Amino acid sequence: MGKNSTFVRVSLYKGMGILKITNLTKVYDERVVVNNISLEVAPAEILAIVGESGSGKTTLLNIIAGNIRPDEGKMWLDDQEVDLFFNRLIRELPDIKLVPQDYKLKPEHKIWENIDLSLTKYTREYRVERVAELLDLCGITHIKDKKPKDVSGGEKQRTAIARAIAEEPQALLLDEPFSNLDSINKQHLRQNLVSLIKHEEIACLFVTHDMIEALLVADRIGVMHKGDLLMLGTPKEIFSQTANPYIISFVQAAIAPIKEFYQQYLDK
Ligand SMILES: Nc1ncnc2c1ncn2[C@@H]1O[C@H](COP(=O)(O)OP(=O)(O)OP(=O)(O)O)[C@@H](O)[C@H]1O
Repeated sequence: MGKNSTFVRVSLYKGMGILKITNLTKVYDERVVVNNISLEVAPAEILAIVGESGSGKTTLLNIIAGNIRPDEGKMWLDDQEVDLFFNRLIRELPDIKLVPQDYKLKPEHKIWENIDLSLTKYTREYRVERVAELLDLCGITHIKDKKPKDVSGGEKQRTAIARAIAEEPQALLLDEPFSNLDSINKQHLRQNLVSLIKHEEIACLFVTHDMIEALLVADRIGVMHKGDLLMLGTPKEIFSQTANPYIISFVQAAIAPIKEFYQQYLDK
């Protein structure tokens, strides 16, 4: 597609892109905030990590993104070991992209420029073509000439996602992707995001404190508590398990408002 020859990749997604981490551990001030975590995310799979505030979700995501140095652990993409931060001089990994909670868009640049900026190492022709493709894929062509301050939260987030997937990463990491959005925007974004991940066959790991959100979007859910990954399973497995009291209480707390709401009608 006119990509600079150094960066041409063939059949990028098909059958590739398994992200695997083993025994990731991070200690701050003698406190273990990420404790020996191992997991895998397959292409086109959405894995949600849920947990209350301070459970270690963002730290885990930032270790995988290469922003935080772990004390222990290994990571692989397609059976190829990826150097974690402590082995690398360059932080960012082209195949694993993080969309941070605050999106970190450049306010002085237009929406299309924010995406284009992540493609500076490619040919001009390829950049024009790829930016147009991404704007279309993420449904933001109509706002391409606006600045971030003039678009909605959902549009900002779609821009951040377009920028993150511009270089065709194999894995996408999302930090609280639906926070700061109203419920209509949330629903649109959920649908868009799920179809994008499935269509592009990206391995997606996202963290949230909201169990219902995880349930609506994820193929599998991992529950974190005080640095530990307590359980990893399908939403059905998580919701039906009876062995772990913490998970039961976390699930109960999440569904309590909905139950309460319906109880009003049942009581009538
Ligand atoms: N740089 C740091 N130095 C010391 N402690 C830290 C540092 N970063 C995070 N922590 C601590 O590690 C723990 C896990 O933090 P983390 O941000 O990963 O949790 P979280 O589950 O993402 O929380 P939230 O949902 O509130 O973002 C917290 O107790 C936090 O205070």
